[in-house]
This record gives sequence, structure tokens and C-alpha cells, in this order.
Amino acid sequence: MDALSLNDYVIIDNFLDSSRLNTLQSFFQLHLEAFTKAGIGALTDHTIRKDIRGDFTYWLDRKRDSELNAIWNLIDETLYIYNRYCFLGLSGYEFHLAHYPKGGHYDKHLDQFNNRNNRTISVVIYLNKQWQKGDGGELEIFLKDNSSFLVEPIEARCVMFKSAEVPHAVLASHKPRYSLTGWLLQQPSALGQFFG
Ligand SMILES: O=C(O)CCC(=O)C(=O)O
Ligand SMILES: [Fe+2]
Repeated sequence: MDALSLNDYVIIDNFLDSSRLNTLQSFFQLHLEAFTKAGIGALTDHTIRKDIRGDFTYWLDRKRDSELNAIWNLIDETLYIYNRYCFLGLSGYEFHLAHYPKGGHYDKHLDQFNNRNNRTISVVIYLNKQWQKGDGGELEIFLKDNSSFLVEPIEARCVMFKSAEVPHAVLASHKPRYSLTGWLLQQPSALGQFFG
């Protein structure tokens, strides 16, 4: 938490224990057929641009996806800690699974839309077994001085950053790349799935 307030981002390895990891990986494979092409922008602005963003997503629903309760509880705890120690006033979240097929990438962007600004903390948890150097798909994080560094999407690693302040990109992945991505919100939203 301190790291996030100081640097605007934090990287936590082994964020998921093996039980949560297995649950999520099995859930992911079970639903892979139902993923849809992700878009950019909110509501009327929503467009699908493969040149900007190449992933497929599957929006989660806490009630429907109760198999993931152990994950939801972990997210609840994380949100509670942010509220308690950083006074962020977070009151909800939205999460989707993301699949970048071979060659998929996401250009440099911020996780806020012009007409919607309640995404406060971005959370990405990687589910890639045996990810190796050369597999691509790194998350590039840009700092305030415009320098950047790469984060490899290794299994069980979690990256969190301030949605409105940290530009980031996903480099082309040379293998299918799997993650759970979400946003801790300052106002709850049931509409995430319409936003891409
Ligand atoms: O998967 C990642 O590393 C980041 C994904 C991302 O930037 C997004 O979905 O907005
Ligand atoms: Fe993003």
C-alpha cells in the first residue's frame, strides 16, 4: 500500500495461493469459448480497434460466478485495506478475465474514459504457467519522467496502479496470455461490461 502511494504502482508476487490460482485457471479454461472481443471507450464511444487492443474478455459477476468466492473475498480484503490505510473511499469493483491470443497487444493508455472517471485502482493478476523471457506480453509502465519499465506477466503476480495516473501498454505477446484484470471503483458500477 505504501509503495502504491509513493510510486503510483505496486507489484506483488505470489498474490494468489495455489488453491485460488487453480480455481481461477480452471474457470478460465472452462469459459474461454465465451470470451468476446474487447473494445475501447465507454458507451457511445465504444469501438473495437484491433490495432489498439487485441484481447478478448469475459466479464465476471460476483453473484453468478460464486465458484470464485475465494477470489472475491481476496478482492474485498484488498479494497478494505486501501480504504482503511489510504482513505480512498472505494465502494465497488468490476473485473474481467482477459485473453491475449498470440500477437495480441494493447497500446499505451490510461484506464479512465473521458466520460467516466470512477476507476481508481487498476488490478492485474497474471495466470500464465511457466512464462519465460522471450514470450513477450510484458506490461510496460510509464513513469512521470516518461521513462518506462517492463513487468513480466508471470503466474500469480499482481500489479496494481492508479488508474488515472499511470499510462501503460501491453507488448505483443508471443504466446496466449491470460490474466484477471479489474478496477476498484469510487462508485459502484454494474455497467463495466458495456465499456470494454
Ligand atoms: O494485462 C495487462 O497487463 C494490462 C491490461 C490493461 O491495461 C487493461 O486491460 O486496461
Ligand atoms: Fe489498462
